[in-house]
Amino acid sequence: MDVQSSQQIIEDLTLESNTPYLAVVFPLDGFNITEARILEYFKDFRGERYWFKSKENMFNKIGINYIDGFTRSSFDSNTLEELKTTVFQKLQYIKLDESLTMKADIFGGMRFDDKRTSDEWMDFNMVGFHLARWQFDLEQNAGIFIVEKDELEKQGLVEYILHTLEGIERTSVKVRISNIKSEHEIFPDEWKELVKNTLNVLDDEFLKVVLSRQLLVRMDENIDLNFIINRLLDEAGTYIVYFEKNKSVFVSKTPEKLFNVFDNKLVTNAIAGSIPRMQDDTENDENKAEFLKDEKNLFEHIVVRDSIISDIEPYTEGIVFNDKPSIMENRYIYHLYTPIEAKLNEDANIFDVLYQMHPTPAVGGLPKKRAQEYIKENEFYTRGLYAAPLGFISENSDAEFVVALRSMLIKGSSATLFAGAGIVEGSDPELEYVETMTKFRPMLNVLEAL
Ligand SMILES: C=C(O[C@@H]1C=C(C(=O)O)C=C[C@H]1O)C(=O)O
Repeated sequence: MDVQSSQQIIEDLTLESNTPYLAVVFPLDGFNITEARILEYFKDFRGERYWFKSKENMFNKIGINYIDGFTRSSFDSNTLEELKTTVFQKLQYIKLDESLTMKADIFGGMRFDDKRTSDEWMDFNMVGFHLARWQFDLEQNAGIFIVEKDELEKQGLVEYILHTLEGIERTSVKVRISNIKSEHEIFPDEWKELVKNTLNVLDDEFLKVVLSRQLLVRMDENIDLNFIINRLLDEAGTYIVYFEKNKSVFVSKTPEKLFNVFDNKLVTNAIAGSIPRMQDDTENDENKAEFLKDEKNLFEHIVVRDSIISDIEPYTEGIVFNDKPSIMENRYIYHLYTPIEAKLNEDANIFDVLYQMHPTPAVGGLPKKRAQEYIKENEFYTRGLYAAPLGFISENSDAEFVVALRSMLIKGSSATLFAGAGIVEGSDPELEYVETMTKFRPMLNVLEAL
């Protein structure tokens, strides 16, 4: 980035009077910038930082300082679409390098459901999307700085951005290792009892419900967020969601895409049916072969797949998927997996798609509404952002949302971990309990100093 010519571009710019913000798009070429350094450099914005990394290296986004956006106490697609449009209409763009295509994102999502009985989620809105002042995408190697026009000083603007990037580059990230002091399972026996009772409620109509539980982990002192950020990078092949709001941090290393849209192509997937991954590869190969033939798991998988397909039908054309699932391999667990693709209708509202798809029966159940009610009434806590749809929508209409599994809520020195398992006819409460143990693993691994 050449300072003089970039500054000239700014000087030559005519500021539109109908947009309150200027969004300066800048390249990151030549800067040695990492996620940890950006987050550390902007540590004073604690509570207004997010980091969202694709599992397929499609994007790696960091946002700092929530300056605009919208929150709602209930979900209404049309209103949300209007609010989104209004936010993006506030931006006038200027690119410091013509080749840059990056556009601003809003980041956020909605809670799993509207249960309101617990205040542990108080810091997060029912529905909330944030426009960050600083937006970086380390995959696109570019960033955006959004500044209020009435505070804009054109003269030093490029210098200021450069100075910030150099500051980030020079930042040394100190990590204080925290140690786990105690782990406390919340109502494990009661949960197995609930699974047992649920098996009596399931029938030819009420086919499946996903039941989840919590594990409370206390650390020896306030959890150092740099430590968490560092540990999150440890395992490839999952998404990374790191979402700060006020005094809380929600973290997820989910393998599960809800959907994404790039260039009007919608990609989603069914992920349901699980077996643990063992140490021994020969054993794993045998288990995988069995897994692909296992009727309980196949049944569980196919109902999820078909439900997703009927959810996206109204908004898409030409849905494509394979008849037989393959296996998604994670570090601790295998899942049956079917990728699904379609062309998104031009007039489709992305919030409609989101609302229709969530919760997939992989995290809710079937029929969807009945399962959601059952979860709301019978689980021992409020899911909040666990299993919720979180992601970004870009001004160019690209979007990606995940299902926030393998997740935890951090406050001070404690972390609450979440995990669930699909209960269908024939489920064994003890095995489902063990499955949830396996699903706590990714977050326990993040908390454990190695
Ligand atoms: C509910 C969770 O996982 C979901 C349930 C699965 C299952 O029941 O087999 C598999 C993957 C996820 O869709 C969780 O991780 O907490």
